[in-house]
Amino acid sequence: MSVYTHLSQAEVEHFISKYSLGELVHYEGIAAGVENTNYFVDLKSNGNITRYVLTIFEYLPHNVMPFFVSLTDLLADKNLPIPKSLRDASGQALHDLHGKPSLLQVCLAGKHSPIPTNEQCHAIGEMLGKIHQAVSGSSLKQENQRGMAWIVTQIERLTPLVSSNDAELLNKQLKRFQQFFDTVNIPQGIIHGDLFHDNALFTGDCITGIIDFYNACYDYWLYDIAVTVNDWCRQDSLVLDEVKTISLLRAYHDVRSFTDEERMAWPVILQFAAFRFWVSRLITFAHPEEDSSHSTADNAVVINKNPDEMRDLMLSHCDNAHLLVLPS
Ligand SMILES: Nc1ncnc2c1ncn2[C@@H]1O[C@H](COP(=O)(O)OP(=O)(O)O)[C@@H](O)[C@H]1O
Ligand SMILES: N[C@@H](CCOP(=O)(O)O)C(=O)O
Repeated sequence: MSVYTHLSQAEVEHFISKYSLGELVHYEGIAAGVENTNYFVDLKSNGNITRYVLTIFEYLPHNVMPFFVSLTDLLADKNLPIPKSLRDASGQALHDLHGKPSLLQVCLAGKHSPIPTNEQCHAIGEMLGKIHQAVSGSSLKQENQRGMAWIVTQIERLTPLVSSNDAELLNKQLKRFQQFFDTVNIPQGIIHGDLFHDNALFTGDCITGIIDFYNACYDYWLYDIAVTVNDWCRQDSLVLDEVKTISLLRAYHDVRSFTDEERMAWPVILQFAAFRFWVSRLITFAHPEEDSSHSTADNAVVINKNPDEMRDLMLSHCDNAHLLVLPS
């Protein structure tokens, strides 16, 4: 469970009073999630109870928040199942709780799929294509906060803290990827950036929600696809499931066709996507102070994900590069 900032009933009541959506009947911390604090908040209005999600952003600064609000608004306005941020009586979406940015969103229906099916992989491939298309041409701008510059800094910090084998591998792979990105020429746009299967909600095989856009930024579309494939289509920690991978990629390709340059880049982008999450997961283990807002919170309960899984996936992609092919 990840709840870092604990709210009293009085604090929740004060927060929701700005919205005129009804009176508080229940609130509870949400067990899932990694970085932010989320609460389900049930409000009663005209005899009906409606569920909302209150999010407190534990590390994102206030100044980047308007981008995320505009992005989710834009996608929701295109009829994609993305939660809009609710406005209070004065039209404000963004608020402050315990000095941190916070938002109230509608609670979307559906559940997380513990192990995505072939059909769900197809559905997420199609959805990702639609998300990329929906935002293409918009004037929204956001740098990748976890792009190459961030990776370089983190690897410098991690090098003395991890095993010598991991340190050597981190630095060797970093050089390879830096050289690769110096010359790559593939399409870019706004990406989700963290479309793991715990960021989608389903009813059966139908997607009812895509959440957690807080890694969204301007970057390579193919990188977004690789992050998604690496999580949704894994057979075990090392190998991609061929049927799931093809289902996801074909569905995406039907919405936006891959370019020849993307075909060439695919094996390395898959490796890089695993590498990026290896780095961020290592930080959680090696640099607890990185999560300073979390560790100082009373009764903080935190989910950590296994970094070795991402390292091993990257190495497996390096060994099997010839098998990693985009559909034509
Ligand atoms: N709009 C929403 N509708 C329904 N459930 C939501 C919504 N937003 C968040 N959740 C629930 O809260 C959990 C944590 O949200 P998430 O944004 O993934 O947190 P974190 O940023 O900490 O990873 C999700 O797994 C989901 O169960
Ligand atoms: N989905 C990620 C967690 C979020 O990534 P982060 O870089 O924003 O910490 C994972 O499974 O590692």
